[in-house]
Amino acid sequence: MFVDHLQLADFRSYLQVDVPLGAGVTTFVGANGQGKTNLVEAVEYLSTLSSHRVSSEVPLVRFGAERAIVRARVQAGLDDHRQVQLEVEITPGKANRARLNRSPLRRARELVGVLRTVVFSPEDLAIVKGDPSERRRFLDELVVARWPRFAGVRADYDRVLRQRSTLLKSLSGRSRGKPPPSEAASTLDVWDTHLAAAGGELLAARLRTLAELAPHVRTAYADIAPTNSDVSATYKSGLELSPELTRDELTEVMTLGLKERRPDEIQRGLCLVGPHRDDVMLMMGPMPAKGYASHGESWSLALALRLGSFQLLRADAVEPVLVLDDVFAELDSVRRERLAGSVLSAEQVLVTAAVGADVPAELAGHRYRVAAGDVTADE
Ligand SMILES: Nc1ncnc2c1ncn2[C@@H]1O[C@H](COP(=O)(O)OP(=O)(O)OP(=O)(O)O)[C@@H](O)[C@H]1O
Repeated sequence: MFVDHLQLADFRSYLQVDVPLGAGVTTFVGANGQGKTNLVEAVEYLSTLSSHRVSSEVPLVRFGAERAIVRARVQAGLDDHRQVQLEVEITPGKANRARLNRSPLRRARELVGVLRTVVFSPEDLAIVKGDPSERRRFLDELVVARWPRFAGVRADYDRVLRQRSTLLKSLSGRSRGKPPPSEAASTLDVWDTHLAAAGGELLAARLRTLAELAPHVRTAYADIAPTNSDVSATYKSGLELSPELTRDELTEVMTLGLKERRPDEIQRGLCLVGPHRDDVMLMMGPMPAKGYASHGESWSLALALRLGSFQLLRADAVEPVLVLDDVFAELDSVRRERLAGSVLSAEQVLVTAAVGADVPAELAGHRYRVAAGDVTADE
């Protein structure tokens, strides 16, 4: 699929902009702070109703304006001429309003997944260098990109986790090593059942996705990086898990884990068992990437995680739009050339760069110059 037209009103730094796009590579070139990332962020927002840069909607709306509108026309494929029109109206503090083919949707979230994107951005370095929560989020976002209903499973899990954690916290103050009163114990039993059910489902999706993603990441890394290219990604949990376990078996493992750790949990007032405690171990050869990999290696590994995700979605028969935000400046010339070669087969690639010469010639495609709120074709 590819976006063939993007229109923004009061989005980020743009008062109004209209950008015709096409299949293949489009590069946005301009000095720092001119609005290149804002353009690709708009595409990402239409696809996921979220941005990799902010968790609140406020900064997405042009400073001083009340609401932003992002609109795009999307073509189903190179040989498939079906089109869809997507539109979202962002008003901070209010629910988003969305339209599909000009008809209002009951809930904006029905728009999620109509346009598929995989976005690499400098913030992705945190997947390699940051806390486990960054890697969990990366994996969960990929799970949702594959199976959108998991957005609901994840939300259920988080809700039960919050309620169970509140109960544990209140019990920890009173416990002094004693078991909880029977009423609290049976409430905990109920939360355990719900947590283990949603947790088992989430674990099954994460384990399957990571097992299927890992070979794509290995290949993507080897394609970009000519040396030290033996990378791996495995799931790390306090529970004994394996990708062969079914969802019900994982729920069972989690139920047992919760039972075993309950006294500990009550004493510490914390929920110590479940997918919210897990991590993804990223290794380069025998060493963990976090703490050992160089800046360039970490950058390449973060990129390989996104390119691997792109290939995994393609293997699921989805052709996402690939966004490479500010990627080339950080790579050496060999890695730039190799990256260019590995993304050429994508149906649409949107690239941003502060310096046009950083983008290898084979990614020439269409070029736009971005300066002070204007996006003009580079002849
Ligand atoms: N809500 C907003 N209202 C007005 N301007 C905004 C808003 N949010 C961001 N900006 C402006 O947009 C500009 C940043 O745009 P963007 O992140 O797209 O830059 P860029 O061209 O990708 O730059 P770089 O090369 O530095 O990454 C900044 O000047 C910022 O002040």
